[in-house]
Amino acid sequence: LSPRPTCFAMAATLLQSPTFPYSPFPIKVNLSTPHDEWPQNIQCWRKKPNSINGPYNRHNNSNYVVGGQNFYSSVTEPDYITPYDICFRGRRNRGSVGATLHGENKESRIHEIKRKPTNGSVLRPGMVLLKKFLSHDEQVEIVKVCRELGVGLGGFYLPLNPNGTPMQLRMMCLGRNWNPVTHKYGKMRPFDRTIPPSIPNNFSELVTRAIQEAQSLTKKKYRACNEKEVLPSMTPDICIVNFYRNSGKLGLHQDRDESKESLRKGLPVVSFSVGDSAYFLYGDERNAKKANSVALNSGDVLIFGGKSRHVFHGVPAIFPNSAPKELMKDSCLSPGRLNLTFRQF
Ligand SMILES: O=C(O)CCC(=O)C(=O)O
Ligand SMILES: [Fe+2]
Repeated sequence: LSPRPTCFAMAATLLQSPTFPYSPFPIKVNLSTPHDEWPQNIQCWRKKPNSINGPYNRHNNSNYVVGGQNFYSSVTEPDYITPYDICFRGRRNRGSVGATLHGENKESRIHEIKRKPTNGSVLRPGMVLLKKFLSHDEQVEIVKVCRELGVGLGGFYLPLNPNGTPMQLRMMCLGRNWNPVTHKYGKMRPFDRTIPPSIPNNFSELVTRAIQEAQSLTKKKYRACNEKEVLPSMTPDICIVNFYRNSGKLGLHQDRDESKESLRKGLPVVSFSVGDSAYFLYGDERNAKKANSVALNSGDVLIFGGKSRHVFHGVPAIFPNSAPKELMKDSCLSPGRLNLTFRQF
């Protein structure tokens, strides 16, 4: 008799032991199981058990077919959930601002930075673009913090679209997990059961300041308006951090998975761009030909709330090598673009 089945059985036992978090074997998931209770090693699942192909087909031989539509097959892919470092060759950024977020100057660092007047414009009611709102040091700090959180538990991973194909970016959630397959928020990331890190206080302070700036521009533009009605304030409890490499992109979509109340009030999404520039589309329809476009450069902050809260938006392309050289040097950010969108659930 061949010894292989015994070895395989032993390996299977070992690999499925609690100390080995990601089983390389496919797992059956009954769709009636609530999503949060799925086994921790579920990384992705797809509808057609017979035709597993594409980038998730590492364990082709062990994929299975279970009759009927009730079961999806899953494929575990450690590569897609191993920590992803957004910094160049894994080097920590040597940020000119010095120490890490943990320490005495945690709260004060961003206040110490002298602000230049912001060059901003109201793109449409409720939608404001603040050019170069984030200073060099703030951007370095943002990269540093995102890098540290991104390589830790709940850090960057490769998310999937609802059809099972990988998105063209890496994602990390802060505050709450956003599930790109179900389009729902949850406390925990289902595939590895990690709880997203909290939003750092100094990020929230920047968001508050950006909203105030956008409201004052709104007031200047529409004199007779109540600027807080056109663009309400919000306190972020969610941040979705995306890292796009040069080939990264994001299709036209609406951000409408926050609470009904948040959406009804038009509480804004506040988006920070750091690194390479992006081509950003926005408009009233999911139609790139009819959309307006604007370049988002490193340090820009875009805010859309009020009547623009449901605007369709997307990133069709990144401009390679467009990040400020000084930022690349001081932050060691890998080529690509870091985007943070803050929301209130
Ligand atoms: O990268 C961007 O500028 C947009 C990101 C975005 O729309 C999102 O995360 O929902
Ligand atoms: Fe979005």
